[in-house]
Amino acid sequence: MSENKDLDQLRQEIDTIDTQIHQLLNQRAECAERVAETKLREFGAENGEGDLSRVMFYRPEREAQVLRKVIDRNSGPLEGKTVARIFREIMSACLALEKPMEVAYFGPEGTFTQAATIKHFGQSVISLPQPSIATVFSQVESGQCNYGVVPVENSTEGMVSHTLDNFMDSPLKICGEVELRIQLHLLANENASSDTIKTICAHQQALAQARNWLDNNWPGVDRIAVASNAEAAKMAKDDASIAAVAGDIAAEQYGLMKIAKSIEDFANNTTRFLIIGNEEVAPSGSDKTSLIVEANNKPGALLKLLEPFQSSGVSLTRIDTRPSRTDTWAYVFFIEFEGHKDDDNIAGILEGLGDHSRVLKVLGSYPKAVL
Ligand SMILES: O=C(O)C(=O)C[C@]1(C(=O)O)C=C[C@@H](O)C=C1
Repeated sequence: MSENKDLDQLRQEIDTIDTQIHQLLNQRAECAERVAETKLREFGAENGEGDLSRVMFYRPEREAQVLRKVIDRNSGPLEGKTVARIFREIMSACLALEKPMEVAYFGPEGTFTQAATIKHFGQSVISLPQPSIATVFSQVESGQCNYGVVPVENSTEGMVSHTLDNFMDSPLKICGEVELRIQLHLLANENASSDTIKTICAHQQALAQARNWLDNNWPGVDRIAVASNAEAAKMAKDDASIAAVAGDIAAEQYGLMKIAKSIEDFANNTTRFLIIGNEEVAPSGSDKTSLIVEANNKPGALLKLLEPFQSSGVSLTRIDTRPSRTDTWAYVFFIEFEGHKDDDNIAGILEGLGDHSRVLKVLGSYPKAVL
């Protein structure tokens, strides 16, 4: 009896707090609506006049700052990242009130790229699957979609060369990054068994990430690389001779059973995705910059390119090469480092790089991933 009384009292307390949170949420949403009006005025686009496409409703640097503040001031018992995820959704809903964002991602539905899109933008975004990485770029370039999300590197398999190649010819800017822990399962429909399964399908990256496990557990079974893991899951849905290597979202989406869980060869298998858009992003206080540079074809050219980073104490976070598509046996370097292109020391390095390279393309400065 007394336990019930305690419970009733605590629930009343929760109801009171919920009412306060609810009021505050709507107060915050009203504030975001006023932010939108201010942004429209700034671009002379109020009352439907002016060029609405130039209004920057989505502000990656501000979102990163808000999420960092949440984590910094958190005193528990909830974990910082847990509270940050809640605030991620609050900002997502507020942004949708300002303007619903349309985000193209490398689809179909159920891919890790869709999961990365939701992790970065929250649930209130309109996410639109695209058949290829190139189409994600073209949808954003043409203004059909506001932003795009593409995979750029995996901790087991390295760079996604197709994404880098698309950057070479694109005017788009990188305006964010998001990392996703990739857990892969072997999936099949409920009529499937080790007797019926004759083929294992997945995107080539997923097959590579689970290569040892597949060699050890399904030797001799054909593996076929298809356009995406979600595509493989779709094939497995109606065919008991096919198993797919894919993640939780695809399993759920296509109602498949997990024959084996977490089959990736490395426990920390993580993929990094980039957010691409038409605008540059202002400094957030903790940023990264990505660029493509083609060194002069002279001995020691790469050393000359990298030396200023070392002497200015700037951390390189990634360096990769791709064949130049204009010259045989010439290479372009994809370089990422800590800092924003508008920081004084970085601006100086970039100026020097221009002198020692044939091509220098700054792909963008953007906030380091928070979640
Ligand atoms: O500060 C802004 O510019 C806002 O539009 C507000 C807000 C938010 O809800 O905090 C919403 C969307 C932006 O991407 C960043 C932040």
